[in-house]
Amino acid sequence: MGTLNPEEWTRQALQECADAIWSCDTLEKAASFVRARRTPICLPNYVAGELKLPSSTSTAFIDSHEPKTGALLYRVPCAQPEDIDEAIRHAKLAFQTWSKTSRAERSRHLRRVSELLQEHRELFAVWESIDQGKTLERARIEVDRAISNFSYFSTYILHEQTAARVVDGVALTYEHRSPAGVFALISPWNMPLYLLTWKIAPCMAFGCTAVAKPSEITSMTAYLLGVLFQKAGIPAGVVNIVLGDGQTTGAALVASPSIDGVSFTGGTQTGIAIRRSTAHQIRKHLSLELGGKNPTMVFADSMGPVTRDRTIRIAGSAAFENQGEICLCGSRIYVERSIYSDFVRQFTEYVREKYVLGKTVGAVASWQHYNKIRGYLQLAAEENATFNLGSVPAPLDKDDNRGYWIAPVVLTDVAPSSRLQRDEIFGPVVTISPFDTEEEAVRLANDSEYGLAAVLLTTDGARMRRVGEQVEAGLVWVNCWLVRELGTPFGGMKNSGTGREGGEYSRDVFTVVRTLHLPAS
Ligand SMILES: NC(=O)c1ccc[n+]([C@@H]2O[C@H](COP(=O)([O-])OP(=O)(O)OC[C@H]3O[C@@H](n4cnc5c(N)ncnc54)[C@H](O)[C@@H]3O)[C@@H](O)[C@H]2O)c1
Ligand SMILES: O=C/C=C/C=C(\O)C(=O)O
Repeated sequence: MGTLNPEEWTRQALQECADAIWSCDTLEKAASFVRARRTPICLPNYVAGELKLPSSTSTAFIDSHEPKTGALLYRVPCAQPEDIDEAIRHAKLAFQTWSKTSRAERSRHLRRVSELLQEHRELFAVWESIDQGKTLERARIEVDRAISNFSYFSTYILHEQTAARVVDGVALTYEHRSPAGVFALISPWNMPLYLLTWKIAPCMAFGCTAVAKPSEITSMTAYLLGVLFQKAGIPAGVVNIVLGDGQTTGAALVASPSIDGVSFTGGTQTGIAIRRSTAHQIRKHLSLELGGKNPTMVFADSMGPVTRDRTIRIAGSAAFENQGEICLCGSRIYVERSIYSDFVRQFTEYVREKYVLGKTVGAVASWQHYNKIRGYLQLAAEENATFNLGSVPAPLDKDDNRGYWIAPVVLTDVAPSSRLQRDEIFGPVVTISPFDTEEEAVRLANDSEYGLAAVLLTTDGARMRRVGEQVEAGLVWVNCWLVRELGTPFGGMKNSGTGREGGEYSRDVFTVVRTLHLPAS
């Protein structure tokens, strides 16, 4: 952390910087823009429709580095309590109008955002890839999903209907929903734009207003989204975006008594802190999407000649997509013993060929995260796990400009009690263990504090349901992974979270309901 001199960053300088970033729609242009700058980019907040730095002259900032090179990419000034109050004040003011704006009008605004994102798809993908470390190809997939988040909720609200019921001929009852108020929307660094827009789009659609806070590690596309909202003519104050860390900015935001609800995606410990700090505010809506340590269960029948390639491909992508930095990644693979050694061999070969560092595998998100993953791999070596693929990465100085690269690691011979099997590593590391019976597979899969997702690989239809219905996971994918339909409930069991989002489940997060009873006669 350092401190920021706001005099360097006049309104004009902020606008010029925004224009320059906006013109970089290839990796090459973005890289040469960043390298040519004498002073690092400084990302402002987006409040009441304006790009704005925190007000205090002593504002601390955080340096955000480019994962693929380790170089300084930009500075994030941490929004202070007075900046947060100002953002909340504008969100409250905007709520008075936005909550009464017709659904058709709100829908048009969301559609405009999705169209503009489509138009600037490459720009967002380029900066997401630079900022997060993910491959450009992966970033494009995630921008497409961000576009769908807006287009899905823009039409959802047009088709929503409320049913009325007559109860025993005595009363006519119906549910009346109204927007719940001003929300804090807080997101992590692994899929920055995709996850933030998964919150912003329904929040706007259901008539709420927001103060959003992306991760301090990956704030670039959230900042660009603010610029896009300006261009889209979204009314000032409907969405405000404040930047900063969790301790200063995030904690003050969620605890504010003027915030009516929190939709949070991030780690379980942070979820606990948010619950604790809001425990006395019963009325505050809380939706918590937290960590995972997800099992992939491979039954012998799925490794027959027809389905074998599919099985390996799904287990591989579930483990290594986005460097394993997806909360839904299957990082514990359990394999029926009769095919165990075949699976380990074929899976390892597949991963070696398909997941190539710098091509299909990006850099991990930060120096701190590199060290966290490295620590787990040192533990694997100490515990005499077998490295079928990969190794303990070299130590890396903070100032080193090699970037945060960790090649995929496939481990076997890891005890179920090992922290390698229990903790969320959130990197390109998978463990493979054998099981003998279906019951044992279910027991091992459920032997975790988490319950977010599970993958089941089998050709036996009865087993799909039998095992699928016993696995303690909010999302179970059978012979597929990360298939998403945005109306289905998304969320986890156990320490993976509370509440569900998606379609009508998001409506429940962002609205309050009253049931009206009218006499039938
Ligand atoms: N369930 C899901 O849908 C889902 C999706 C993606 C990531 N995740 C989880 O997110 C974690 C990785 O992300 P991370 O390291 O950025 O998580 P994190 O919990 O450290 O941070 C997430 C966000 O919360 C903010 N924050 C931190 N402390 C806070 C506090 N006390 N009050 C308010 N905000 C605070 C951070 O600044 C960041 O914006 C993993 O555990 C992963 O599984 C879950
Ligand atoms: O890393 C976590 C991924 C979460 C995905 C979603 O929230 C989603 O697909 O809507």
